[in-house]
Amino acid sequence: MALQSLHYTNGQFEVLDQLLLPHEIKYVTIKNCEDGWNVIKRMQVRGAPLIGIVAALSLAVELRAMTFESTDHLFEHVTKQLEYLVTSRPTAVNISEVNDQLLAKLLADVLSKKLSLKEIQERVITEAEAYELADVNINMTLARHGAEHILARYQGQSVRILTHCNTGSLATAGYGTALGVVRYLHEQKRLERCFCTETRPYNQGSRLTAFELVHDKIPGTLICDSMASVLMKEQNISAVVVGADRVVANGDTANKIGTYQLAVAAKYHKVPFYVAAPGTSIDVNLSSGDEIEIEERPSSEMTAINGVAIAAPGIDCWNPAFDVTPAELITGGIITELGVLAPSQLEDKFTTKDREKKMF
Ligand SMILES: CSC[C@@H](O)[C@@H](O)C(=O)COP(=O)(O)O
Repeated sequence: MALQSLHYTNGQFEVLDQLLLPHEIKYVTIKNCEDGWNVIKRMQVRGAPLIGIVAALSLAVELRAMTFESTDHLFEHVTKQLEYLVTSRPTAVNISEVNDQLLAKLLADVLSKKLSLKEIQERVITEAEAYELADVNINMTLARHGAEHILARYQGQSVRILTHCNTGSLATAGYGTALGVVRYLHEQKRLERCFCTETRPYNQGSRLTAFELVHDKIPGTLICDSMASVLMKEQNISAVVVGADRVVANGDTANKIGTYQLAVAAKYHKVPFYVAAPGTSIDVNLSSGDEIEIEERPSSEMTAINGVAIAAPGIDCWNPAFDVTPAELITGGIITELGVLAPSQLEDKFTTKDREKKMF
């Protein structure tokens, strides 16, 4: 059975607690936006698409249990809760996307005065709920585009992919983005092996990606982050495929810390470097990567593992959770549901308006 990052049925919502993986599979119930904010902030759920979806579904489940006095009251509440959810994690654009799209639709409904308060409330809920299914469909489409693009380079051969962090079923509503490409290659029997980095300091690679690869019986090999260059030199890597937290208009891409050094090494070793990003992770409102806010995480993520100290007490730490890979290093292309794009094509393909049309 496929790994499920969340369960949402008839207004009941629970998420898989990823902090307990790979040791324990336990779901946490989400009843409102505060619960949603907490699981995102604590990284019980993580991954750019998933945190956007969890934000949307937290709002949906909360609204199902509420009654409002007026459309103004509903609008005020939704605005306040979405703003609050956006504050949970800053780098991934996905929660802001949910915020912008839901508010624009709600405002249009309120202004049109064609629907009753109850109908408007129901529409916000169903639109928030739609993110889950939309995400899986988008991932399957982008995975196919990415895999076909890579296979076209290696006519008839099986390929060996290096990936970073976790971008699979656990980072999305299902199938995955970069790991979706790997999954699709495996389904086509064209994947020889997927190498995954540990992804220090939070170990999304060793805890989550390795878990997914083993669970889904995809041939996988774990490496330490520091082994990536020699892997490219000696292990015949066909392509590096990573996910994204935010791809901006010029193609610069924020993703998990360590992505940038993989791109530098890939360029040196002439290995094509791909970013897999659904439209919900593309932010054409920012023009360059310098404008992306990078989340800094607590030093305890570096100095201890599961509460056990691994660093010299008293050492200062710097723990940026993400880095920005310049567009010029994304030599393979940006894999999206609209095809594999060059950075210069992003603005045309992903205006905010187009994104809304694609999602609903
Ligand atoms: C499809 S997930 C893409 C990215 O969100 C992923 O690579 C990543 O950087 C996740 O970071 P995380 O800190 O685990 O939320």
